[in-house]
Amino acid sequence: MSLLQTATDALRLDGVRKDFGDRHALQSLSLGIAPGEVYALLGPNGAGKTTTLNLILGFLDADGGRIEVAGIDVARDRLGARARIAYLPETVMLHPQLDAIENLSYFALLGGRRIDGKQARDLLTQAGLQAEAHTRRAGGFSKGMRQKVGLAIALAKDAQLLLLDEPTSGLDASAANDLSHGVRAASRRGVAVLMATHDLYRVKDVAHRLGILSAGRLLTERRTAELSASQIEALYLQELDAAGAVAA
Ligand SMILES: Nc1ncnc2c1ncn2[C@@H]1O[C@H](COP(=O)(O)OP(=O)(O)OP(=O)(O)O)[C@@H](O)[C@H]1O
Repeated sequence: MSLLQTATDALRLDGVRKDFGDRHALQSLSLGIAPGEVYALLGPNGAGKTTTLNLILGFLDADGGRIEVAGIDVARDRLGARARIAYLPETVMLHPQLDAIENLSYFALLGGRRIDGKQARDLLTQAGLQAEAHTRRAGGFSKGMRQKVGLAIALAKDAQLLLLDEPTSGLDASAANDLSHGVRAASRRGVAVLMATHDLYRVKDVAHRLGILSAGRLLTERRTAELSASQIEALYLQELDAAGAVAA
């Protein structure tokens, strides 16, 4: 282990395999994410990004390899691992009759945490939701507003690992920018973030590192500080081309 590595990564995958029948969805995937690090997992449709998230969450069982969340082996203690994870799905479902604060308080309570009005407002603000929307019914919310409440719900859990599945898909530039701020705020609090995304443009802004996945294999990993946004796009296209995959 290098001196720069932390003793316990927030997430570690070692040689993880997953097959669906004779389709190899993941082939020996290994990666690690340190506390406070934001990692963007890029890849075309069918690359294995959602499968990776489902394995980490314990919704699927791996056919080989090992997954650890904050040092907990997911295969041995699925619920213990899941308790340390906050998950923001691509589509956030909220109670349409409840306002943003009530939704947040309700879902936080379901997750075992009671939060008061001030904490709810602070979390919603951190997640980028404007104050005037805090007391509006969620039934009228745009996708971007629902994503922000979803991020606040995830932050309320005080987890060590935040998983995001296509967090900016279908969001306009301003909503995507707000969400990126929320993710960076979580990272500054020491939360590790794994973000599956097609949004190459955001990666430079949000992530410290990126990995390019294609047909269940990690083709390359890079630090985003070493690359410009256009170099990230060029790298992505070049790696997929070399692997014989189609960019999406
Ligand atoms: N439940 C399943 N049964 C059979 N095959 C599956 C199942 N889930 C995923 N796959 C296959 O596994 C591979 C990886 O799919 P996955 O959904 O993880 O990709 P992805 O990178 O998330 O794609 P997208 O960007 O389209 O969401 C694909 O070939 C997919 O068809």
